Amino acid sequence: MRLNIVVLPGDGIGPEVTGAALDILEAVSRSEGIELQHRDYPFGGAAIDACGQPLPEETLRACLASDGVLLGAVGGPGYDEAAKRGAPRPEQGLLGLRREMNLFANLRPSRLYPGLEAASPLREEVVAGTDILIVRELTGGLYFGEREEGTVSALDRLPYSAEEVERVARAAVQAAKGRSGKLVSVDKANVLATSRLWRMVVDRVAAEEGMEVEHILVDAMAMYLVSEPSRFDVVLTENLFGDILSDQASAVAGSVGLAPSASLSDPGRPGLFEPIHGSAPDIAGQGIANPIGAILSAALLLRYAIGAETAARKIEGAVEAALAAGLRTRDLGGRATTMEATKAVLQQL
Ligand SMILES: NC(=O)C1=CN([C@@H]2O[C@H](COP(=O)(O)OP(=O)(O)OC[C@H]3O[C@@H](n4cnc5c(N)ncnc54)[C@H](O)[C@@H]3O)[C@@H](O)[C@H]2O)C=CC1
Ligand SMILES: CC(C)CC(=O)C(=O)O
Ligand SMILES: [Mg+2]
Repeated sequence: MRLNIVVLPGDGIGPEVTGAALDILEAVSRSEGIELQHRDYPFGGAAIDACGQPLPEETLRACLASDGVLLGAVGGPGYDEAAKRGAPRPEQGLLGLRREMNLFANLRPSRLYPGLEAASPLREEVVAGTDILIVRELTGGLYFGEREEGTVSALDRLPYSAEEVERVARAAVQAAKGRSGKLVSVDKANVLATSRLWRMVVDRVAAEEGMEVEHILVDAMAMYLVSEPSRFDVVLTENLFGDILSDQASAVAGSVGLAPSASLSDPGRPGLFEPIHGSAPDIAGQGIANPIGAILSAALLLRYAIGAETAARKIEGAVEAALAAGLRTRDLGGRATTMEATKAVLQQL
């Protein structure tokens, strides 16, 4: 089996965690007979530094021609400052890439790993059994609507079409069929017109697919995620709500540094795989970032890009075993460095 991937290390801790994920990917590929080819391309702030734009044409072409893309993270305070003077933002590159690759379904799992109860801010009896998959719509809504910057007034539009809701709803139903079959859809239908459209389409898709769906308003969902997280399985929601709730779910399960994601398009088209965290400028360059979110993203890449289920499970099993054996980076209350964490996972492989 061949696997040709593009690596976008990006900014801040991005290169640190993609380096770790590649070490693991190379080790598993060797043992599973996968012929791995990978090449780095400039992206985000690093690409702005190199050539003035966050998503260079060559990077986009390589991503579209690959089997899958492994991304670290983009952004940082220096780029935020430069943007005030009219420079492009690294985050525009990420949004552009998601749009160009048509990555409408973003899967963001957060599971409490055995032994990590103490890393959660919640009491053990509340967090026990938490295993949530957030399915976030990724190419519509507020992040892609018309924008007007301003110092007196500003505008961000939140457009959604029925077609955009339908395709991500079908992805969520598919995901729920492969899990416990419990689907929750989160919106703000008591206020937003787009949420009323969202609810109508999700109800139609669920009825067609013979699946029950429970609707929860996003403010209440934020509460339930910390009061009773273990009652949720698959949670379908729109772009902004999914961005926020997935960071919250990751912290409930121990740390944002643990959470991977798969951003998927139509069958046959390449996906993008990245930890859900950002570039973490506060710890960048210190070698202490938790690489597990990136490592688990590499497992998702193997699963969704080439159907290498055994290899994906090997990585997931090795992460679980390393955590059970006591691996703790600083975000989990320990002292392990990025390199030590990577070695601990390699050892379990
Ligand atoms: N997909 C992407 O590329 C994303 C990029 N960003 C960008 O990242 C920059 C920083 O954003 P923040 O809001 O600070 O979010 P962040 O996720 O980078 O950091 C939030 C907190 O979590 C910690 N953290 C994050 N990842 C960690 C890891 N792997 N190990 C240990 N601790 C970790 C950080 O140290 C920080 O305290 C911004 O420029 C933002 O736009 C933010 C989110 C996603
Ligand atoms: C950096 C943004 C474009 C999005 C974000 O925070 C995310 O996708 O998690
Ligand atoms: Mg985010």
